[in-house]
Amino acid sequence: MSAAIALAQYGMQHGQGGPFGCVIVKDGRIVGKGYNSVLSTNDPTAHAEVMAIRDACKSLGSFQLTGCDLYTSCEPCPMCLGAIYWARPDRVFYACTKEEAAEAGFDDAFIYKELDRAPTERKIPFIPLRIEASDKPFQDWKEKENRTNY
Ligand SMILES: Nc1nc2[nH]cnc2c(=O)[nH]1
Repeated sequence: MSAAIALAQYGMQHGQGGPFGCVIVKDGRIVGKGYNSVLSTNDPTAHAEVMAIRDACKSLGSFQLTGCDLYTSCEPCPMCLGAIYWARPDRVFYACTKEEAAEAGFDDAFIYKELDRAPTERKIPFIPLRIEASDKPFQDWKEKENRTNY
């Protein structure tokens, strides 16, 4: 966890983004690192956890992090929570809570609330727009031979 916090400090002090850091550990070894890089990359998805997941997956040559533990300086936001579930590490350790993040100006409670709303009731409207070919990608995926499920 001290490595995750050091990365949070480093990123913030070097103008990379908000004060968040993350490391991913497998068999006692750090296999991925990240700090929030939203400002330096103009990428709103460049959160510490996403950066660390990408780094770990690249170094392990895998799209899954089974057998890994993720250490983050702060409880993950909803986007990172989703990324973590798709990556499937064994455990997540976090230092600060999302309430402490909110106090520092990183309030994601509104996103958690949006998840409970019907798509069309959200602040950003999510509008169903079906066309004839809507289900073609899923049909083709289901029929695809030798597909890799994840
Ligand atoms: N945990 C976490 N929360 C955030 N909120 C805004 N950016 C971040 C980030 O990189 N990590």
